[in-house]
Amino acid sequence: MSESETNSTPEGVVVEPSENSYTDIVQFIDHAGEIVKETDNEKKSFLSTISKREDFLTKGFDYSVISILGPQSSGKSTLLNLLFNTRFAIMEARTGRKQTTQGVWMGIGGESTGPETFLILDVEGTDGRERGEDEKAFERKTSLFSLALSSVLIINMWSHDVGRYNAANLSLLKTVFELNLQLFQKKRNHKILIFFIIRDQDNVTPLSELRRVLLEDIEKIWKELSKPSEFANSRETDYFDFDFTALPHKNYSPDQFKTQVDILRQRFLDPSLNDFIPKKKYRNEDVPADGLYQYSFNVWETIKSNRDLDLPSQKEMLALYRCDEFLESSFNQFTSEIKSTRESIEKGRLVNNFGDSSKKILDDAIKRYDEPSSRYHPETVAKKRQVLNDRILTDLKYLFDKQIEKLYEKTIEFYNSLVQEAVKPVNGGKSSSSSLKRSGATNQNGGNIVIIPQFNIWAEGTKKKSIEYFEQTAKQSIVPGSDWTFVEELNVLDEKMTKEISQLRENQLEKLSSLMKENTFQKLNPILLKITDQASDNMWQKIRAAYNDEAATNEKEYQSRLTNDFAIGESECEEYLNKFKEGVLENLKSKISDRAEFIPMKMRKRFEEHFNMDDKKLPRKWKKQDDIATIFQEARLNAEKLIDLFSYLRIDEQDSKTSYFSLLPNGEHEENTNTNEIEQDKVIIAYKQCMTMCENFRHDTKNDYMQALSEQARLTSAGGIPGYVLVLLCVLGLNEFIAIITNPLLLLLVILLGGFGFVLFKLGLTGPFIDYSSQVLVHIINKIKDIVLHVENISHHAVSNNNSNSTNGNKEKRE
Ligand SMILES: Nc1nc2c(ncn2[C@@H]2O[C@H](COP(=O)(O)OP(=O)(O)OP(=O)(O)O)[C@@H](O)[C@H]2O)c(=O)[nH]1
Repeated sequence: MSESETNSTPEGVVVEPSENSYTDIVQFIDHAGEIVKETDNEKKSFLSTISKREDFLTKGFDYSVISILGPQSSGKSTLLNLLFNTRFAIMEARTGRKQTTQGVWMGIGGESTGPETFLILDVEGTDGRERGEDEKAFERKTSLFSLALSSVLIINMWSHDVGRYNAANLSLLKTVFELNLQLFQKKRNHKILIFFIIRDQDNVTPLSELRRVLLEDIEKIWKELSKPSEFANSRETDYFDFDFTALPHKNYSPDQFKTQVDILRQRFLDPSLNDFIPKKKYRNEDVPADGLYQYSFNVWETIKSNRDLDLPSQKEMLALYRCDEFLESSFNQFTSEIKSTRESIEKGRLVNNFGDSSKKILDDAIKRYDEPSSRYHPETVAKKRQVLNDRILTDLKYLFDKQIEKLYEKTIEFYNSLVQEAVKPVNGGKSSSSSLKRSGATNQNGGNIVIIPQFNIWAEGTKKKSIEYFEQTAKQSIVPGSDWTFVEELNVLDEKMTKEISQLRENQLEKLSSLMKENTFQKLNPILLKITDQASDNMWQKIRAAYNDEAATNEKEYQSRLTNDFAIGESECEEYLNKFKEGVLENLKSKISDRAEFIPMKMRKRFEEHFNMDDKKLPRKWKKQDDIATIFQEARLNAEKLIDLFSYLRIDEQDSKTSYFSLLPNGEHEENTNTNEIEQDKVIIAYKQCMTMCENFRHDTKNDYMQALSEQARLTSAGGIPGYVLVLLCVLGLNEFIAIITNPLLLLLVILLGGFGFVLFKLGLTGPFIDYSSQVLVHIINKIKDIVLHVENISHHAVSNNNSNSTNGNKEKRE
C-alpha cells in the first residue's frame, strides 16, 4: 500500500484531508482475482486490517457498503478520497492515463466520517487496456461482487458519455441489471441505490437534462433485458432507486468542484438531509459488520469459481461460520473460567456450590455467544447456541460426575469419622461422655474397647447424617436446569452404609460379649485361683457357687444391653445369651485346664503331707510297728484324687458326683465311658494325659516307699543289745583287747576310729552317718547280688546251650 500512502497530489485537487484523519485502505482482491493474503511487511490483508478496527466490528448493521464502478481513470479514487477521507491510489496525470486501481480495494470509514460508518469499495475501472480479453469477465465478477455487498452503487461517468447509448457506462449498467436479476431471483429484501455521478459537467447541460436522458436509457436497457418469465413485468424501480449528481471539471473549475464535492460529502454524512444518500433502507440487514469479512470472502470465492451466487444461503453459511467462531470463542473463555474449578475437582477436592457457580459460568458463556450472534440467521444461531449449551454441559457433567465420585468417598470418610468419634476412648481409655464410660474397658491386649451406647439410635442418626451430607452437597452440585441426577450413587451409598453399620453392629456385639466375659472373669479369677489352689474335695461346689453368682450378674447386664442398646428381640437375645454362656463355660474350662498344669506338684505335696508327716503334722519317724505299705497306698490314692478332680467340668449340679478318672477297687484307674454320665466337651484333662500323670507320680513316689522301708529296717536293727551278750563279748574279747593294747599299730587304729566316732557323736552326725553307711552297704550288697545273679544266669544259659548242643549232636549221630 505504499502507493496509497504516498498519495500523489493530482493537479487542481483542492480538498486534502489531514494526515491523521485518513482511513485504512487495503486491497481485497488482487489483479489476478485472488483474495489478498498477508505477507510479511509487504502486504496487509483486509482481514488483519478489519480485525483491528473494533469501532467498525461493533457496528452491527449500522454501516453502509458503498462501491464505485466506472471507466478507468475517471477520477473514482480521487472522488472517494475526497468524500470519505480514504487514501485510494490516484493516477499520476503526468505519467499518462493508465490503470491505477487493480482488483478491488476496500477502505473502512468510521473515524473521520462522523456518525456514519462506511465500507468503501474502489473497483478496478472498466474498459482498461491492461486486461485485454478478460476484461468483460472480470468486470462482471467485480460488478456482481459490488452488487452483492453494497447498499449504494456509484456509477461514475463522464458527462460527455450521457446520451451515448452504446457508451461503456451503459453497458456496465446493463451488466448490473442482468446480474441483479440473477442474484435476487430467489429473495429480495431491499433496494439498492444506483447513484450516478456525472463528471466534468459543462455549463450548458443542466443536471435535470442529464438525468432525463439517463433515466430514458435505464428504462430502455431494462426493457431490452432478457428476463426470466417471473420477472417479465417487473420494473427496474422494483429493485433500484436512482439518484443523480454532477460535478464540474476538477481542473478547469476547481473551486466549484470543491464546493460541489463538499455538498456531496454532506449528503453522504448528514442523515438529517432530505437527500441523504446512504439511507438505512438500502442496507444489507443480514450481514453484521463483524461478519462482513467472511461474507465478502465467501461471496468472492463463489463468484470467482463461477458458481451460482445464492445470497440467502451465503448468509446462512456466514451465520454458520460466525456462530461457530462465537461458539468457539465463548467456549474457550468458559474453559479458562472453569479451569480452577476443574483443577480443584481433578485434585480430589470438593467444590462448594458447584451447581450454582457452574450455572453462572454457563449463563455467561451463552450470553457471550448471544450478543454477537444475535444479528445472524436466527435458526442457525439457535442451533449453535444449543451446541454450545450442550458442549458446556457435557464438560460440566464430567466434573459433576467426578465431584459426586469424590463426594461418595468423602461421605464414607465422614461416616468413618463419626464411628471413630463414637468409639474413640479418651483420657486413657475412658470414653468422652459419661454414658460411654460404662462401655469402655481395657482388653487383655491393652487396647481399649468402647461399646457405643444406644447403638441402634446412634447408627440410625449416623447414617442419616451421612446421607444428608451427601444429598445436600450433591444437590448443590447439580447445575440448575440440567437433568442430572445422583439417585444411583445415593442408592449405592445407602447400601454401603447399611452394610457398614451391620458389620459395625456385629463387631460391637462381639466386643460387648468379650467385655462381659472379661467382666465375669475379672472377679471370678482370684476366687478360682484360691479354690483350685486349695483343691479340696468340694472344689466344684465352691466353683459352682462363685460362677453362678458372677455369671448371673453379668448375664443380666448383658441381656439388658442387648435389648436396650442394640434393640435385639427376645428370641435373638436368647441366642446371644446361650452363646455367651457357652463362651463363659469354655473360658472357665480353659482356666481350670491352666490350673491343671500344677497338679503334679500338688499331688506331690498332698502325698508328702500324708506319707511324710504324722497326725500332728510333724516329720514322721518310722517305727517298727508302722504299716508303711498301707500308709503309702492311702497317701498315694489321696493324691491321685486330684487328677480326677481336675479332669472333668462339674459346673452342672448333676455332675457333682461324676468321676471321670475312676478308681478301681484294686487301686488302679480307668476312664469313665458311661455316656449317661460323661459329656466329652466337659472333659478337661483327657484320660491318656491323666494316666501319664498318674504313672509319673507313682514312679516318683516309689523311692519314698523304699526309703521308708530302709529307715524302718535300720531303726529296728539299731535297737538294744542284750546284757549277757555284752558280758560274753568282754570275756571272749579279753584276748583281743590285750592283743590290741600290746600292738601299737592296732592301738593306733583303734584310737583313730574311736576319735572319729567321738567326733561324729559330738557333732550329732552318727544317725546320718549310719544311714548313709547302711545305704551304701545295702547298695553294695544289691550290686553284689545282681552280679551273682547275672553270673548264675550266664552259667545256666551256657549249661542249657551245651545240653541242647549235645542233644542235637546225638540226634545227628542217630540220623
Ligand atoms: N477531468 C477530470 N479529471 C479528474 C477528475 N478527478 C480526478 N481527475 C484526474 O483523473 C486522473 C485519474 O484519477 P483517478 O482518481 O486515479 O481515477 P480512477 O478512476 O480511480 O482510475 P483507476 O483507478 O485507474 O480506474 C487523475 O490524474 C486525476 O487527477 C475530474 O473530476 N475531472
